[in-house]
Amino acid sequence: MTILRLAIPSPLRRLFDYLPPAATELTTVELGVRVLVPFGNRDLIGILVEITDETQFERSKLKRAKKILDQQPPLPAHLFKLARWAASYYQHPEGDALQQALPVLLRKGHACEYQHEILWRAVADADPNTLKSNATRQIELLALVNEHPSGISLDAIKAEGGNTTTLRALEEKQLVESFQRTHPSHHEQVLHEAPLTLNAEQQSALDQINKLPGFTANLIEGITGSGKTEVYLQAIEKKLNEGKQALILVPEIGLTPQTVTRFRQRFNTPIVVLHSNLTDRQRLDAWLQAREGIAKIVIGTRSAIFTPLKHPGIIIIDEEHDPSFKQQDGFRYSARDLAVMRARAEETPIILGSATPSLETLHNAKEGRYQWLKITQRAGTSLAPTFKLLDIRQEKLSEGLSTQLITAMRQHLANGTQVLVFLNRRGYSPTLSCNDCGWIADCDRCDAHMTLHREPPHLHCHHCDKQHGIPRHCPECNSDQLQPVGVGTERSEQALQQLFPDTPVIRVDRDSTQRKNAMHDIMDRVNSGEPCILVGTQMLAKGHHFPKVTLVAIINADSGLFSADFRGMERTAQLILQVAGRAGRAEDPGTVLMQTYHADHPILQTLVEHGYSAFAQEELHNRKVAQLPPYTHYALLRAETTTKYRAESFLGALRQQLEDDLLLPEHVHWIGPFPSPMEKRAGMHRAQLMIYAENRKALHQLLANLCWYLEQNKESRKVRWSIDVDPADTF
Ligand SMILES: Nc1ncnc2c1ncn2[C@@H]1O[C@H](COP(=O)(O)OP(=O)(O)OP(=O)(O)O)[C@@H](O)[C@H]1O
Ligand SMILES: [Zn+2]
Repeated sequence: MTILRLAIPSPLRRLFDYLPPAATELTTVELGVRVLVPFGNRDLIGILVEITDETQFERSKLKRAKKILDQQPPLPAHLFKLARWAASYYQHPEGDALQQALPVLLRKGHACEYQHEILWRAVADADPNTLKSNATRQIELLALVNEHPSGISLDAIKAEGGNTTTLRALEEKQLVESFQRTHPSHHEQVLHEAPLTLNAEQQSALDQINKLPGFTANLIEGITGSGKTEVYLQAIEKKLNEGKQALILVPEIGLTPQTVTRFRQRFNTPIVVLHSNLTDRQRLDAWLQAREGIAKIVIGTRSAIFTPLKHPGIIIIDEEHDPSFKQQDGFRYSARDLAVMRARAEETPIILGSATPSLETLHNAKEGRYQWLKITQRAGTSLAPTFKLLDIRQEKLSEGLSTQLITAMRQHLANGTQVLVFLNRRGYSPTLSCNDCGWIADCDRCDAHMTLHREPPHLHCHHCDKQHGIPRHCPECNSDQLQPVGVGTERSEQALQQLFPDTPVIRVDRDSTQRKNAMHDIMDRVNSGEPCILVGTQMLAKGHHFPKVTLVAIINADSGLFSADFRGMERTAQLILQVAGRAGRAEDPGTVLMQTYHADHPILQTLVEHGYSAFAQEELHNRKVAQLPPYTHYALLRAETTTKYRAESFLGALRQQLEDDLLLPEHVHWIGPFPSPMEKRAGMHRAQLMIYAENRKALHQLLANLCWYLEQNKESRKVRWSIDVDPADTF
């Protein structure tokens, strides 16, 4: 008897057996197809992972599947395999992982078929004179259709004021006809505009990438503004000319509209962009266009890693160091790491690009697993910016700004250029405090202060999103001496407006960019070139090209230096250099001023004097000594409960149990359990156990045991637990 083994979206780490739907010809059924099955008291869609004739369940109790939904699996075999592998590697239930690899509408059972667009055109020998002279609408619509000999869509017709009734009338008179839009499989002319002439370093990087056929992993470590994007574009061009497709992953599309624009300007081939504003239908269409080979270029964020390509040609991960490539909840996969596996399976090159590569990637390059391509000079005629540390220990600051900084800003603005002020705190000020008794506005659900916002006025916890009004009197002593403490972007914006009343101040943070196209509008304003001051958070660090910015001011360079997380230093260095990299990208040279209370801090010194590479070498050495990634493999077991200490004692008992049962493979080490750095968040008390090993296999063997234990264990149902393999942070 044949049995279908399915991965079904459920929190359980196991597969489910079903009998095939009645009268199914199983010889034609392929693994990876979607199957509709009864599950509990509802219907669910599972993915077929195995056809077998063995089951550990009583056969008479097996239910029958209702329907096989696909002729062909939505994901090609190698992506299906990759998603399954990722589920097991990241210790995530397979059914859920496989679902996440599919667009939402496919998860809901929609057909996995590309619907060709319907266009309208005039019938070849249509005679407009057959229309009555008073049929103005029909005459106008026919004229419109005539203007589009290669066809016009109904949407476009409606946008021009036409309607379906008039169109149908013309169709009946055999003046217009509809047809399916076809897409050329090959584009003779892939370029819209000529590529730039590469400089020697860019050319050598491109040559290396193109040298070998098949899979190669390439790190382009190119300083900010060195023209990495131009190398990507030319590597893609080669693949397009071979009739192949390109997949480009970027951290956040909304933040960098310029990148997409550059692709559109360069290429004459269909491009789809998978961004978060798409409707489910649009997303599925884009996904299908990629799968059918219609879209030649696919640009997307993390989840686009599972987009199938008919003719895979190249994968590019831009800003590969960006933490957003790692999903932070649920299926905690790293799109960057999966991309390397995918390229290997598809036998294509992959480019990981960054000015500040992650230490993992640098380590891989050092070990010779990746080709290490360096671009050390800025492209064109622009020069790398000069850095200066501003020691503010003895300084009296005005709203966070030192006199030296203000003077420098004045000079740059007077020269007609722009200034960027970086401050990694949104809101008006990080908290509100009572001058009389020292009370501080804390979040009662988190171990954190509430941030004071003025637009609109409220207190906001940035960790659990709790918001409430601003008290007039201190809740402790009833004093009315409540004071904002510290400076956030709103406050900085206000202070800058007062200091520079004749210069526009543009704030860029999560609050000021909520509106659709907000980032676009900001870019337009900045790129008009008028002197202005940009003040904002790390959003300003993301790959923007602001030709007129000559001064970058980092208000608090120290903020990440003393992080509890082992990646804290790496992230700080990346952030500082990425923000700094916005200075002096065109003719005018750039300056970076960093305010610090720790001007003699060795990390800051290294960064400023020797740059990121030198910093990274030192930091890699520190990681090696401390037995931290990338020299060991890490996983984090997190637990949270509503009762204090419960999560910690749960993890402690679990560790004890595993040790007693000798389920601990050799060379796997534990640290903890201990309370998470932010012990209480959103009302939950949190603890964690760090597990690490030099040998990945040993670690994974333990993790598999651990999951099994956790799923059996009754106690574990009373806590919320999760496993994070290769965690992006340890908070
Ligand atoms: N070979 C070249 N000749 C002239 N200009 C170039 C060349 N290559 C790139 N540029 C220009 O240099 C500028 C910076 O390039 P680009 O944005 O590609 O740098 P990047 O390395 O991707 O930067 P970042 O990492 O800071 O985002 C762009 O305006 C680009 O058009
Ligand atoms: Zn909170």
